[in-house]
Amino acid sequence: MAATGLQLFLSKRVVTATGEADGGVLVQNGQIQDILTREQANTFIAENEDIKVVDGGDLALMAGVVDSHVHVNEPGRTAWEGFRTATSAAAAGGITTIVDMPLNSIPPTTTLENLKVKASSAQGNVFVDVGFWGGVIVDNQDSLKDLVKAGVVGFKCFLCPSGVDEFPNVEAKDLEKAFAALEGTGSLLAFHAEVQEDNEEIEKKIFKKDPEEYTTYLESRPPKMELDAISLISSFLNKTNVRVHVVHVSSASVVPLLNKARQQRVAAGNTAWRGGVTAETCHHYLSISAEQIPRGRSEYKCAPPIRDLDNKEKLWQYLLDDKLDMVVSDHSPCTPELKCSNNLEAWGGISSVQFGLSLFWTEASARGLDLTSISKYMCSAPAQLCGIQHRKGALKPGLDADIIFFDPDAQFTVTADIIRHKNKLTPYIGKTLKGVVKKTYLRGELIYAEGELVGEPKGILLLNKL
Ligand SMILES: NC(=O)NC(NC(N)=O)C(=O)[O-]
Ligand SMILES: [Zn+2]
Ligand SMILES: [Zn+2]
Repeated sequence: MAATGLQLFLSKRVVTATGEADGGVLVQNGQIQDILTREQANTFIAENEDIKVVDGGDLALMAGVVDSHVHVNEPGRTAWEGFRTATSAAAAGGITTIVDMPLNSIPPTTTLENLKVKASSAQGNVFVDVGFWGGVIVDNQDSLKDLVKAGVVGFKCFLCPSGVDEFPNVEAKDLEKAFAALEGTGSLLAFHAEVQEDNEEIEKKIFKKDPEEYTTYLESRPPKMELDAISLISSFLNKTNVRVHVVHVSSASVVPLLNKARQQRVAAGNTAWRGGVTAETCHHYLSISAEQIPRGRSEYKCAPPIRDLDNKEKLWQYLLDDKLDMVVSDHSPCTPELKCSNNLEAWGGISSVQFGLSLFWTEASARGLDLTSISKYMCSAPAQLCGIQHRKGALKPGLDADIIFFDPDAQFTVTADIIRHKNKLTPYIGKTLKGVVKKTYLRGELIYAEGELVGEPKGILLLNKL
């Protein structure tokens, strides 16, 4: 479904890959036809009386955000999150595509049958478009090609326990099989890049420390876990051409290793985007530092953990230097009971999907970034990662007219009553953020305006015919 007829979206600040300009986005049947200057737009209006004009004035006109890391958890753990709630939060946050992670739902997305189960619970219940990750677990290598054919954007695996029994982590021998199955498919393997080698050592370190103190949890997951994981991943790169992606980079120490791996791959002739070695970081690593986390507040708990201020500043620097590719939410909610005050026992995962754009803009604008950069990190790069860049992630002719009007100067405070995801626990309650999403359009149709969702769910599933 898409808006029919001709539409022209006007703004003094149309944000494209080349910068901001006064002009318009011409849309037909839900697709972007052209990007016009103001003069061209005026001429077009004069010559086409029937055109529907939507004038945003001073509001920035941007591509909808693509959040490639969202745990929806339905079916199976629908009390944690569901398709309606997650995608309505997304729409309110200016996100027009989410990509669902393969775990926490039951069943996990590790076989074609399981993908069908997930897709049928999503169908008709999504306010924005939804893509899907498949999962690589122990011994599911024979399912991977079917999942690729069905249209999953790629696969996620864990190198340490995932937190849920039905999604066991893999080891080197499993990775051999998974890479072999994916070779030549064009798909990618994304890693939860933490390896836990010496549990006893860590337990000794945190033994008798206060489990409610955030620092106790932080000590239990040192940067070495991320470094060891990157070494393991790197050891495969000269044996495979499969694209690899590191999700939720927390420790800045891994970024130089990733860059070296990328350079080696490019030198070896890998022509994939970024040499097929990419990495994301998340809003929480760029917005919060460990020093700020109050005792007993496990809504800040995630894995890998939020680290200290010095690490946060380094992540920003790497992002500005184009050494990290994109910024996503890793929205991974649960019910409030699972977020107990014991930081070692609480569920690891932060809820933030609705606020990603404003969280990033709040920090990024203070560091001198413009909306074109925001769009790169939050729209075009995640779309490219997921292989949907021909449909999503930019204001460009031929792409879906997934569009937002954004007021970059307005502010709002996060309160429970505006949160649309199912469980309202988030570290951002009470925080004032810069940048307000005024309107969200999906394929040219208005789906969210000024605090309200508009109409029934109009999202589609980004899958091939199942
Ligand atoms: N089982 C999870 O949802 N895990 C997630 N949890 C986090 N990041 O704390 C993740 O992406 O690893
Ligand atoms: Zn993870
Ligand atoms: Zn995640």
